[in-house]
Amino acid sequence: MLFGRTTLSKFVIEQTRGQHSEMGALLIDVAAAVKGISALVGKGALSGVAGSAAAINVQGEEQKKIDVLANEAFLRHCEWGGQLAGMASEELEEPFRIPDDYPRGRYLLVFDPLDGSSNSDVNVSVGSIFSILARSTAGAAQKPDFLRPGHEQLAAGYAIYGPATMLVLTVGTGTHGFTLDRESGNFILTHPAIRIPAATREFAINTSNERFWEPPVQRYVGECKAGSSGIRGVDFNMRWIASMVAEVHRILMRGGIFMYPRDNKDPAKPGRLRLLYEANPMAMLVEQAGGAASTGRGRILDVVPDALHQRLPVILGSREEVERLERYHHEYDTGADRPFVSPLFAERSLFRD
Ligand SMILES: O=P(O)(O)OC[C@H]1O[C@](O)(COP(=O)(O)O)[C@@H](O)[C@@H]1O
Repeated sequence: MLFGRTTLSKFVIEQTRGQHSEMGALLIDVAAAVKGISALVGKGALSGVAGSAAAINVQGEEQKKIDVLANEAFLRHCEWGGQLAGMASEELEEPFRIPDDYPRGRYLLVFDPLDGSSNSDVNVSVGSIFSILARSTAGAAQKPDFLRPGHEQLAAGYAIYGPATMLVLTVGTGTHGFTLDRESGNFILTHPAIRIPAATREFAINTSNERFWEPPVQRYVGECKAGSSGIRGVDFNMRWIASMVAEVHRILMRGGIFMYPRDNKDPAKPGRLRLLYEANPMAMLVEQAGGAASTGRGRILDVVPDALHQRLPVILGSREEVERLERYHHEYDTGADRPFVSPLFAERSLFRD
């Protein structure tokens, strides 16, 4: 029986009443965009939009038709309501200007319309990520207006299009999960006040990049892989879905640590993930759930952006493990760590002896 349960609309109206009631209206428009994308993604090959759009986006990546449509869904659902001064999308090189025939407001919407879209071809969970900032004036937003540190975000969230579609949201009062009831079309509050356990034995990283990682990350992952035979003394499990939304969702549900670290593959790109569209919203959601989010050398939410599409290393999840990685970076940077020997290799040499 779903009547009487808290819908997303009721939740945001209650949570944003007063100073930020217009943000509540904007969040309801974001939810409408997300429902449209969910319907499209859920059709799979039947949607007729599989494959490439024959275009390259601002990230130099091949754009899929579904990326283009998801981007359109956000723009069209959110441009008209009068709450926004502008939008910035991972798919667009420059900020989107609210058309002159619509009223403008004081909020900024930043989004990645379809993260991990290459997974949609193989029927693996994908998602949309968004965040909201405010500015003091309500004219058309310019690029510098978006370059605010993540701790100024007023709201952040993601939608995950998996077996169920969920919208996970924070407006600065904890992190809360809503499940789409496909029959009524409502998002229903099913996961109030999500908490990430401080300790975990599950890590997520793309280990095919291991040779490119910095030593503190090699040290940490080496120790996890050595498990009960190494200095951690416990066995760890590993996961890699290659879809950040799905990885963060798993961490919010049961703990864990997710890493996309700096590597030396391409010195021009300090990490793969984008500060504004991916790292900041996820960092706010994770912190609001009691977890931590770091570059390895500082809190993600304190990074002051210098470009719209800036990338950075991302380490987030269970607090104790994120703090351990920060300590390993500090020890490495200050020369205080012992010479690094992978515990895996140490183990093997024991066997040789
Ligand atoms: O190819 P890899 O190293 O597995 O990368 C996976 C990562 O790339 C992403 O898919 C982001 O890529 P896009 O922004 O290009 O969709 C993340 O969701 C995920 O964590």
